Amino acid sequence: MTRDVVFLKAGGSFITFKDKPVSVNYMALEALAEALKATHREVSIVLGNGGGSFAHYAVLKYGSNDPTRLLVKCQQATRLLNRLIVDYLVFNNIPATSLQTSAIIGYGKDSLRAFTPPLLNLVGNGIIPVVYGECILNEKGLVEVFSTEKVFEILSSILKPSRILLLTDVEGVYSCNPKKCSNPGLIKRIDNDNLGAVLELLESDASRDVTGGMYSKVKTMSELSRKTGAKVIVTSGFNIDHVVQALRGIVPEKATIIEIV
Ligand SMILES: Nc1ncnc2c1ncn2[C@@H]1O[C@H](COP(=O)(O)OP(=O)(O)OP(=O)(O)O)[C@@H](O)[C@H]1O
Ligand SMILES: C=C(C)CCOP(=O)(O)O
Repeated sequence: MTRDVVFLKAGGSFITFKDKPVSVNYMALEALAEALKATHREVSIVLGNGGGSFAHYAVLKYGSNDPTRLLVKCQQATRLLNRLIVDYLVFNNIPATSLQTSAIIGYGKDSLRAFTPPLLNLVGNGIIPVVYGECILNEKGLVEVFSTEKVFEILSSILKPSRILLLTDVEGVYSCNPKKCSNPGLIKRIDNDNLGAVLELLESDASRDVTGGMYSKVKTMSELSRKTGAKVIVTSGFNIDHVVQALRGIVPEKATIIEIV
């Protein structure tokens, strides 16, 4: 592959209204389509969408003691949101298509496996595959909830992204929840020197969702950065110029860079 591979997550806080079940933010989809239009011929993009007010609500509602019901309801929710996003992008002439995460990632004997030829063929031909955070059944018949970041982690050993871009509804990782605390400071860089201290700050956020919110995002992405050498950029999806810059490998003015060596 000659072009840079970029993993791009359209987070649920960006593309949905997380406090309103089953609600899509079409202004966010418009911004996402603009950014993709400007860049999809320059870089190879694997898009992932978060579960937002679709899957997170389904897991909370059905995640009790009936794994079959949880699985089908969760996958119904993830499929619906993914389809709405992909249809919107295709309608706006973006060459994107859906890849059901639970059909390309699953448990074999004792280990997670990925079936990646469909993904590689799409990426190799300039088409944007759109995967998503998903409920996955393990060999014991239990449901595991995989965030989009976890899906990226699994795919990164095959596709080796140059950078990973996470779009949320805020401009990066702050010293405290910017929607709740009085004096949030944008943390511009997370590296070996401050990773532990940042995780400590984020751990106490009581509003973490079923895949762990900002704390788990930073934890998973720092491990992935250490493992792959990829630079991770967290920024707001609503700032189209910043998203375009980040897709091109330019660090936007307002963002958090996670780089662990
Ligand atoms: N210290 C913090 N810095 C930045 N955002 C924070 C912080 N603490 C809490 N948040 C909240 O985290 C949210 C983003 O995390 P969230 O897990 O919702 O991301 P997402 O990937 O967009 O969502 P989803 O998991 O649904 O895909 C923001 O809306 C913000 O309010
Ligand atoms: C809730 C489910 C099924 C996965 C959500 O993935 P995420 O929104 O990327 O954390």
